[in-house]
Amino acid sequence: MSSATPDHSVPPADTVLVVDFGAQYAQLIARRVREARVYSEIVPSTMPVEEMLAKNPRAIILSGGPSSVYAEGAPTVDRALFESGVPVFGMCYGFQLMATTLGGTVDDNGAREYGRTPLLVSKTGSTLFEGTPAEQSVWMSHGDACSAAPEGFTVTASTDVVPVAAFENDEKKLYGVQYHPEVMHSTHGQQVLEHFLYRGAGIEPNWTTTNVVEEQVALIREQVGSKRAICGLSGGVDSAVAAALVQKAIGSQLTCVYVDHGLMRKGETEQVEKDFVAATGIQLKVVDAEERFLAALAGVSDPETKRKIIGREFIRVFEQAQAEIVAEAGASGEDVAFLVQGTLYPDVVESGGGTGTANIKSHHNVGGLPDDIEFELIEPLRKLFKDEVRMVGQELGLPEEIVQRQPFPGPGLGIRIVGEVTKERLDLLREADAIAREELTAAGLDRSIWQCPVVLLADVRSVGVQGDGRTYGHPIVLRPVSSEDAMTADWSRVPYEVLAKISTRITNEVDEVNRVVLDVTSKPPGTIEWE
Ligand SMILES: Nc1ncnc2c1ncn2[C@@H]1O[C@H](COP(=O)(O)OP(=O)(O)OP(=O)(O)O)[C@@H](O)[C@H]1O
Ligand SMILES: O=c1[nH]c(=O)c2[nH+]cn([C@@H]3O[C@H](COP(=O)(O)O)[C@@H](O)[C@H]3O)c2[nH]1
Ligand SMILES: NC(=O)CC[C@H](N)C(=O)O
Ligand SMILES: [Mg+2]
Repeated sequence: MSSATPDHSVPPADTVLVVDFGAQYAQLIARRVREARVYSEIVPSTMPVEEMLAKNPRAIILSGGPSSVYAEGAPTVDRALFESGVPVFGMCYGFQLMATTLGGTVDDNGAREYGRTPLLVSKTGSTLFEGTPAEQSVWMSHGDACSAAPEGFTVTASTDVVPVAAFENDEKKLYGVQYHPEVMHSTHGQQVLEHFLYRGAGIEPNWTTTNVVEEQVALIREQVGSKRAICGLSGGVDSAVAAALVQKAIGSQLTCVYVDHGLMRKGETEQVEKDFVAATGIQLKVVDAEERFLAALAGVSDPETKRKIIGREFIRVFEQAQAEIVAEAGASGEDVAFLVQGTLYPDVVESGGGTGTANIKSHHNVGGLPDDIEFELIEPLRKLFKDEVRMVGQELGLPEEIVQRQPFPGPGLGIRIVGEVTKERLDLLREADAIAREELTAAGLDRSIWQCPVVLLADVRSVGVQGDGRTYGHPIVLRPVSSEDAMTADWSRVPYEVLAKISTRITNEVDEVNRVVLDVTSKPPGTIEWE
């Protein structure tokens, strides 16, 4: 058996690479390209140009970044990239890098622009700006500016303070803009990006989630052959879609394993057992592993340690389940060497496994995996964003209740108790969470809210007065957020009446809780979960 993760996501023929210079928005650029129905992948700026070209990209986008192109040690890109014939589009830092690498001038002329800025397009018929207005609103975020374009380039736009805000060299298929076309505040940003892809690079917009289904089904069939696979099924969207995809590929050779680790919300296990099986007809094995997880977590309050423990225990339980399935089927150990997980692109990126990005937190299914894992992983959604996964789910015919469910993290309530995780604390949090969910659902807010973690600050106490007596209890935090893909998020403006009702009910109905607070932090700077 091998622990290698085979690349399940062989890029389709028309791939666009997004080179990440440490941008806040690299994921967003990749998403926007896919919205234009062209497949895209993010690569780190440290990847040698030959390696990028070996992926046969149809086009390359250079992202923004925090550095100054002229600063010592700033990330660069080999000039060969611009001479390779592959169309390139630079945005912000990427634009500045293209300018300096090819002989233009970038410096700090004091012309800072942050936020909404009017862009004056001087060549509205150019490849990028065709059909867009002569004045348009764009989103800027820079301190350096290009004062002279490289030879052979036509300047196509400017702003009040920046003479060269966009340029292009059609002959060499090189394009650049100082602003961020990927953010929605740039009013014609998507159009400009599509012009680059379709007109500049000549790519046909034909990537859809249907391609993903067909490709993955074929790949999984080939990989698994006549062997058996198990799938970690949580009742969440990602594992439901992964399971449906694998089931389509290998049918009854798949058994799903639901781990009840005692960190689930109220009613969750029953729901998976009943509704999920009814909707999909999948073979399901439910493992009660509460004692095991709680014993492993005893005395631990550090978030990363919790995550690593949970990741490890998950795998140990899967191994045990595998052994049982082997025994039941009379098969050999080799025959169930595959573990299917519903890992998504953001899980990978946040675990620092994406593009040399920082490790923000170890998602239990990626950065939290133990080193001695012996399964061969099948992660058909590893390169997809949540909304794309939902589309794949729809295509596979999964019911709306499953496809539109709010996300719930694998480590469950274990990372929503700030402090040590104990059975008593879990029971308390489960009650508070059930009340919050019930009221948000009753208010019809399920679809407008991405998810609403309910967090217990177990190590914090505050004074309260209940029934004329003094209490010294714990606060519960409500963290409702809106998001497109969990990479960025804003706090949801839940109506006051709904919040009031939740607060009253939690403090009345849940013992030891005498305060409810609302988290009004976006991501960044906060993450969605507290740990
Ligand atoms: N209780 C569980 N039992 C078995 N596998 C699980 C469990 N919780 C998580 N997993 C595995 O870990 C993966 C990642 O969890 P994650 O919460 O990101 O996805 P999900 O639960 O499938 O979907 P969602 O993000 O919508 O909650 C799942 O796809 C699944 O394979
Ligand atoms: O399966 C998971 N395993 C994990 O370890 C994990 N950590 C966070 N999340 C979910 O990921 C999204 C982003 O969360 P953060 O902003 O807290 O990083 C949110 O949707 C979180 O609920 C996880 N899901
Ligand atoms: N957002 C960016 O890419 C900024 C580029 C560069 N750091 C500047 O300030 O001009
Ligand atoms: Mg989940």
